Formats: sequence, C-alpha cells, structure tokens
Amino acid sequence: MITLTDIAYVRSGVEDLQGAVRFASEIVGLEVVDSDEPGVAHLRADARGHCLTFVQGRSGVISSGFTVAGPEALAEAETELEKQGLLVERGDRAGARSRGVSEYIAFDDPFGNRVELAAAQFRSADPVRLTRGAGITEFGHLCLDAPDVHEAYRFWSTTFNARVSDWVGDGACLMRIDPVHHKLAVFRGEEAALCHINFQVDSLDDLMRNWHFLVDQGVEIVMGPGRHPTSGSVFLYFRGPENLTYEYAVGGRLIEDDSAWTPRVFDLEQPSSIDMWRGPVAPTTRQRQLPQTVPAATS
Ligand SMILES: CC(C)C(=O)/C=C/C(C(=O)O)=C(/O)C(=O)O
Ligand SMILES: [Fe+2]
Repeated sequence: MITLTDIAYVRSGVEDLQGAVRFASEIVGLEVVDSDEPGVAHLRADARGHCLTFVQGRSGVISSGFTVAGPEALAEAETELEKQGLLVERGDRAGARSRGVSEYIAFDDPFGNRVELAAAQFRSADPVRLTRGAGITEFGHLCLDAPDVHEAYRFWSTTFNARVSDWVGDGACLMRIDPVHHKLAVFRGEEAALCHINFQVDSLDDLMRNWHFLVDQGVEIVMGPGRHPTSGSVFLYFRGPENLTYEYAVGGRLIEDDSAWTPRVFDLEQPSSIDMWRGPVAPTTRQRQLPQTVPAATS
C-alpha cells in the first residue's frame, strides 16, 4: 500500500492564462508566485511553494498531485503501481521544477484522472502574501470525479492509505489520508474531472465576507453558504473561469482515532445531507445536487 502524506497541487490547462490568474489572485485571493516558465503561472495559499498551477493551453484539469514520504517511497510506489499494471511515467527535471517538487511520477487512476506523486514538495518560508484579505489559511482538499465512487474508493483505499470518512449516497466518497476529515473527495460524474479545489479560510467572518465580495463581483455562486454534515465545515462553492470550481470552507472535523470512527452514509437525495441548514424536501422534489466539474484536459 502506498502512503500518501498530503495533497500537493492541482495543475490545470487554461485557454486564457491571464484571466485565470487574475481570478485566482484578485478574486480568490491567492498569491501569484514568480515563474520563469512561459505560459505557466503558479499560485500559493500556504507554506507550499505553490498549490495551483495554470498552464496555457487546452482548458481542463491536467493533474492532481500528492506527496509521499520521500525518494525511496516514490520508487516503491512506482514499482507498486507498475505491478498493478498501471502505466507510470517518471517526470523529468523540468517537470519536477515546474511542480516545485524534488521528483515525481504520474499515472492515471482507473477513470482517467491524472494523478502525480511527488517525493517532496518545496516549502516556502516566506509569509504568504494573499492578493486580497480572503483569510485563506491553506489548500484544504481536492475533489475528483469518477463514474463509480465505490470503485474509486476501492482504488484509493487498497492502492493507497485512503480511508473513507463519509459517504453521500453513491454520489460522493470523502476520504482521509491523515486526521483531516477529507483531503480527497470523489464525486460521481460522467467522466474524469476535477470537481473542485478547496481553500480553508480562518473564520466564519472571512467566509461570509468572501461571499459578499464574490456576489458584489458578479461571481457565480455554485452552492452555499451552507454547512456540510459530513465534515461539519461551513462551505461556499463558486465558479471561476473555464469552469474551475473553487470552495472556501471554514472548520471541518478531525478524525484522530480511526478505530473510533464509523463512516456514515448520508442520503444523497436529501438536501440536508449536503447542507445541514436545509430542511427536508418531499420525495417528488428531490433531486441530486453536486457541484459541477471541470472535465480533464484531453491531452
Ligand atoms: C456536495 C457533496 C456531496 C458533499 O457533501 C461534500 C462534502 C464536503 C465536506 O464535507 O466538507 C466537501 O467539502 C467536499 O466533498 O469537497
Ligand atoms: Fe470540498
């Protein structure tokens, strides 16, 4: 089993690089990191060198990166994935530099989501300089799409150290790789895609101020403000350019003792399973509601 130590980054192709960077910095609040790579922009939320990279080109998610313990763990992971019959590519020096990691490998999950594992993600000791006072504290989690969340869970929990924290019917599987309720979520969707990228904010005041700011800026609010009964976080999902969905969230439970936690299964058809501040609805008006997704960039 491969032990993922953390989420690292999301790389996404964009047709309008300037527009994507402008939104991620001036609207979301992320810090733009200096880059000497033509057509590539890096953004920062926390001590990671960067956690979001936009690459000028075809619109759509390119890859989602995780870290493992180090070079030996990366080599073992490469061997393990190849044993499972997955085609594993070892990144080159330029690719590692662009990702802000020492070395990395890449493969597709069973649904076609491009996943990268890195031996070490460079940290920055410089204080984060958010572009606006969004209160962002960290890159909190990433959410992928897969046509079968149970199959996705089987992949992530057998090949890797992911444990399910909660289910929302067969529509969503929320998985942890450390005490945080989830660092990886998989939502049901027709094709491989990035469902959303989460940034934790420091306080409820930050989240609500961000909500007013986004509304004033005419940003499409996808869902929220609301509160997930799963993680307990207060959330706000909103859409950026080229269909990239962002989430601000505050709070969220920690599961420190795996043996004391039993995953729950929430009813996908009940709005309160997604937002516990919503009341029940009659069966006739129930409808599935998951945040929209960003299809993978067809390579
Ligand atoms: C909208 C889905 C089904 C949902 O319930 C999401 C839960 C959470 C959470 O509990 O925090 C997320 O943030 C997430 O899935 O990304
Ligand atoms: Fe989320």
